[in-house]
Amino acid sequence: MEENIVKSRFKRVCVFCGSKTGKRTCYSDAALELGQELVSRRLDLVYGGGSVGLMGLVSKQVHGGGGHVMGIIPKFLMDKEITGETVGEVRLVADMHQRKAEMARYSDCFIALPGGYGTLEELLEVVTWSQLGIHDKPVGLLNVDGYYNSLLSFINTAVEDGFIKPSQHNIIVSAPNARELIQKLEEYEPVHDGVVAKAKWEAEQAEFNASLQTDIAR
Ligand SMILES: C/C(=C\CNc1ncnc2c1ncn2[C@@H]1O[C@H](COP(=O)(O)O)[C@@H](O)[C@H]1O)CO
Repeated sequence: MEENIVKSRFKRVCVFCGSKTGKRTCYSDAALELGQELVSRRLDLVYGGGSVGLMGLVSKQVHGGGGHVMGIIPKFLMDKEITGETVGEVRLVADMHQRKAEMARYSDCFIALPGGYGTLEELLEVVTWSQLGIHDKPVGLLNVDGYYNSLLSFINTAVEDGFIKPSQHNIIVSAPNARELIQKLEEYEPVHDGVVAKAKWEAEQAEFNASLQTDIAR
């Protein structure tokens, strides 16, 4: 029998989400629904490793549905007491900075579920990198039951008051459910007015690293 697989421009989706489940069941439901949507679209998951909170729900859902799961976790968070038992492939990294860089490198797009400081920090970093033209991968916000309304309204104010360019207002794509959000991410067209082009950034990085090596050798 032929399966009904939706074709996608993505292969791996990076999900940022709470290390807690939150107080309302709608958050857990949304995490499971997102996991299921990834499975039905044959999309692999990249995330912060660990099985606590929404991270655990989405990773187990994808893993249980036969999708590939890659958890990227800093060595200091490997303590099972803190992160729980991780499913799928685990990549150990040195620190939080390397973790975010690897999560971004491996993925074709990003989705943030509800979460706290950690989720917000991860989301805003990939948004900033998009604004600078370091990557042009779509960034989605799963606005479960209006959880992120205040963030979206802050962004509107920042645009109105001249802190965010109107052309970069729509870097964050948002939707109330996983299916709608992934559909919007599939249709996303990147803004190309970054102040630092990706190639230029990478060339500068390579030059900087080479000069560091020379300094160390002296
Ligand atoms: C401190 C506690 C649990 C920490 N366990 C974590 N394990 C793996 N990854 C984590 C953990 N905590 C944060 N992260 C990363 O940040 C995001 C979630 O942070 P938030 O503050 O909960 O929103 C997540 O995407 C991870 O990459 C016990 O509470």
